[in-house]
Amino acid sequence: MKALGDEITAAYPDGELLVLGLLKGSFIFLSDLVRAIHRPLQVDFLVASSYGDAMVSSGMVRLLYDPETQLEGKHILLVEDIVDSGRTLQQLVELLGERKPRSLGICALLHKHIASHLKHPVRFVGFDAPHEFLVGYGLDHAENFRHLPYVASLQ
Ligand SMILES: O=P(O)(O)OC[C@H]1O[C@H](OP(=O)(O)OP(=O)(O)O)[C@H](O)[C@@H]1O
Ligand code: HPA
Ligand SMILES: [Mg+2]
Repeated sequence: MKALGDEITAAYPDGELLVLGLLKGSFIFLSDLVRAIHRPLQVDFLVASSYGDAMVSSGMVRLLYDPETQLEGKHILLVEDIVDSGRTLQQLVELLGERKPRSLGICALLHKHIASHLKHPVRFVGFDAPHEFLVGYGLDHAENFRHLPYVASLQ
């Protein structure tokens, strides 16, 4: 976490930084990550869901909470727990891009590298992940296992 925090700190030498956590999955990662970033920042959240109880994406990303914080002119760092099919990111990047941020960066704890066609690359990655369904440290299966203090595979 220190290395990722230092990388992010160095990447944003000036301007306002808004760290936007994508719930629910990012809640534990985000709380560790912001404590490893050593520059002023604000925190807000988006709530989106596409998996429900399944292990494959429904393809429909539902936005359940949209932040009221002004995004225009700020560096936005969107924080994801995991990038899998890339659909969630693709849809959110389009939506957030319309709000004229100064920059839009993506940070993910885990990246499965399935989505080779991602229009917006993930700039900050914690770990490359296997092509298995992972749970723990915020990640769920049917809302269970989020509390585990480690990441585990259900395969
Ligand atoms: O790259 P993708 O295939 O789009 O998958 C990644 C997204 O799917 C999961 O969210 P989910 O819909 O399970 O909601 P949750 O965060 O509330 O668990 C995960 O937290 C990511 O946000
Ligand atoms: O591997 C996963 N685990 C939990 N949630 C997910 N959402 C996309 N991929 C995953
Ligand atoms: Mg989920």
